[in-house]
Amino acid sequence: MQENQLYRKIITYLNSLPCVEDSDFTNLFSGRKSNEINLILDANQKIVDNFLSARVTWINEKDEKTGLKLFVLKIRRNDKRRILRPYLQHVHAKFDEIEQRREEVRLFVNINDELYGNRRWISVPFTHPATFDTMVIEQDLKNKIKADLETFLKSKQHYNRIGRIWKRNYLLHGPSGTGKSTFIAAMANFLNYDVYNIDLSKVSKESDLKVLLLQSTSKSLIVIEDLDNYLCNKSATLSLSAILNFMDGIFSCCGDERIMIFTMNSKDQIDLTVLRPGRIDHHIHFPLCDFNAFKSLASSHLGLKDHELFPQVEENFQTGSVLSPAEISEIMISNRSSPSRALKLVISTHQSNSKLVRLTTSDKIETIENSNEVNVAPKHPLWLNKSRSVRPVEEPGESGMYPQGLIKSKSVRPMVESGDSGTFGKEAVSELRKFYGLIRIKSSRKKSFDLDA
Ligand SMILES: Nc1ncnc2c1ncn2[C@@H]1O[C@H](COP(=O)(O)OP(=O)(O)OP(=O)(O)O)[C@@H](O)[C@H]1O
Ligand SMILES: [Mg+2]
Repeated sequence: MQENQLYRKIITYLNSLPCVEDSDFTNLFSGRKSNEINLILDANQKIVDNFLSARVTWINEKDEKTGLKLFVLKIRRNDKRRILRPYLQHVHAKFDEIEQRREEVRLFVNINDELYGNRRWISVPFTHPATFDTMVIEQDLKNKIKADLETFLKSKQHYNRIGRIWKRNYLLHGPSGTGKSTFIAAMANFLNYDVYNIDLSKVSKESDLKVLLLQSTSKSLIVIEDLDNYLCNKSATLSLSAILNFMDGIFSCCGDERIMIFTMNSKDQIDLTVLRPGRIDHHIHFPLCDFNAFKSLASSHLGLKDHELFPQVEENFQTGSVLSPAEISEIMISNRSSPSRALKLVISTHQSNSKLVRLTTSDKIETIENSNEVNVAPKHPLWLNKSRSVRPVEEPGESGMYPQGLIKSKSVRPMVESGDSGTFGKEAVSELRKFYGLIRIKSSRKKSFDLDA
């Protein structure tokens, strides 16, 4: 089930040798930098290496029927005893050196494949430019996370001594658009680790999940995004115990370090066994944007350290955070040619979102132009988290609560479209309309609204 790690080491080693250019066929791939070209040995090619004055030949074979790839190593009988073991040690050492220098990070995703069913990874170069420096999170928190990672990486012996698997599990939780996925990219770039992103909807059996984990390599981040969504989905195929076993990492390969990252929009509804210490070692909360985060975004996106509109923005933020960094950064990117316009849009979007939040958190509608009084939908804890996701897909059940499957809604759309002049965008009005539609459904006293008015 598992890739032979020696195979990977040998192919990496051989591809690094200058003599790869002497083989009859090699594949040419562009590297990470635009002018970089990598030579990768083709199938059925011979390559000759020299070690301690002996000639060593490798043949890269592929079995046509099974698709299995293998290497044949030829060493003269007289040299074999003398060089075989030292030579393989040399390959190991060179591989480690290459890995240390490796700049390329790869992103693996699991796919459904005819040959291997649901247990196959494919990979592409991972070129996400996020770093801890480009992320807007508190400096203290950044430093703590970096220190935590560095300590963990140096702790192999400690984990061995206390009889624990050398792994660390992080939970990133917070509303949509607050930077959880971007943080994973920043972490991969910081550690120079590959990312294995598991799409649980493509995994139908626990055994497939185990195989996927076994096939991943060490020095990688194993990621499951939106775990809350999966766990609360009644049609999910994997059981809770399958997920717990996976999180415990018992089926990991090779005894090397493992870092797993899970993301959730909210952990309110999650079984405590999922979150217990050891299963999740580090909880990191990603909040909506406050004024400090706004200033960092204004500085990185608009080059603004200060502006006459900052006090007004600050005043807005004092009423609470209602915009995600994603929303603010979208506004800033679309309006980077006019910082004043960008700030005005941040202010107007903030105000319109604040109204929506007030609607969702109040039993009575207090504002919105006219003062019609109506009952709003019953409060749901997740509803508050998703206050900007005004789009339930199903009707609430008998109890008046929303079924768990509703938890995830990714409708964080900036309310202003690019190039918009700055007043309340069309999209905001349509969001409000949808929202009102929902209130009407829930309202026991049906009253009519004229939203446009
Ligand atoms: N804290 C942040 N710092 C810098 N950029 C951010 C931050 N949060 C969000 N962004 C920007 O917003 C966009 C969306 O962020 P991201 O996809 O990481 O959010 P998320 O929390 O994973 O959302 P979801 O829960 O919907 O998956 C990205 O382009 C990212 O650059
Ligand atoms: Mg995400």
